[in-house]
Amino acid sequence: MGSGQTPLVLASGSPRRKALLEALGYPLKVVVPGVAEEDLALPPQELARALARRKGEAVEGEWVLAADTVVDLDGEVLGKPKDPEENRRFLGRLSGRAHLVHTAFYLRTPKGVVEEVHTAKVFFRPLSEEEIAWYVDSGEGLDKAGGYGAQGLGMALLERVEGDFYTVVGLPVSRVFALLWERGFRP
Ligand SMILES: Cc1cn([C@H]2C[C@H](O)[C@@H](COP(=O)(O)OP(=O)(O)OP(=O)(O)O)O2)c(=O)[nH]c1=O
Repeated sequence: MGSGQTPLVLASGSPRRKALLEALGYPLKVVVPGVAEEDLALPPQELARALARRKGEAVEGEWVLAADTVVDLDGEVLGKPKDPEENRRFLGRLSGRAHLVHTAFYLRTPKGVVEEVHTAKVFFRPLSEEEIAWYVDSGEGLDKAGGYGAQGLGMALLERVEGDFYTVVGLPVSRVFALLWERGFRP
């Protein structure tokens, strides 16, 4: 069918998701969904799924993509830190150990809706107080789930990632690309 000029509507205010999809060459229209994110008491994976769906269902369009990223430390959700002090505490807890990052997406196409949750495991190396202070002072972690960005200065904090790196950054791009491709939406 070919996408022609039809844009992919990105139901997300995340600059990371936008940059990833633009890098692939999709015609994009960003519509930031005004949905509440904090009022669901669900296990981490289900929370990600429910929030991605909420965002996607809040936005009109033929081709719509929404996503949500949740950092899961032993079943506890670490959201976006509300201030530098909370960012410092989050990083102290992530230091020297592994956690999970779940990214759910909701993809609506003319052939129907696909919803998936992808999970990657992130290993932080042991961090000193000074290193944590350096990172928090950068401000980079404040708008990010768990309080860090693996694609930015946060790369200095990680030992390794098991699974898809882009799931950590906020969108399992290769999987989304494959789904769009098979449904005829191509960059
Ligand atoms: C763990 C991690 C998260 N993040 C980001 C991705 C997401 O933007 C954010 C998680 O919050 P989300 O609620 O998933 O997304 P958002 O609030 O940025 O945008 P919207 O709700 O409009 O879709 O954290 C990184 O950029 N790098 C990382 O390594």
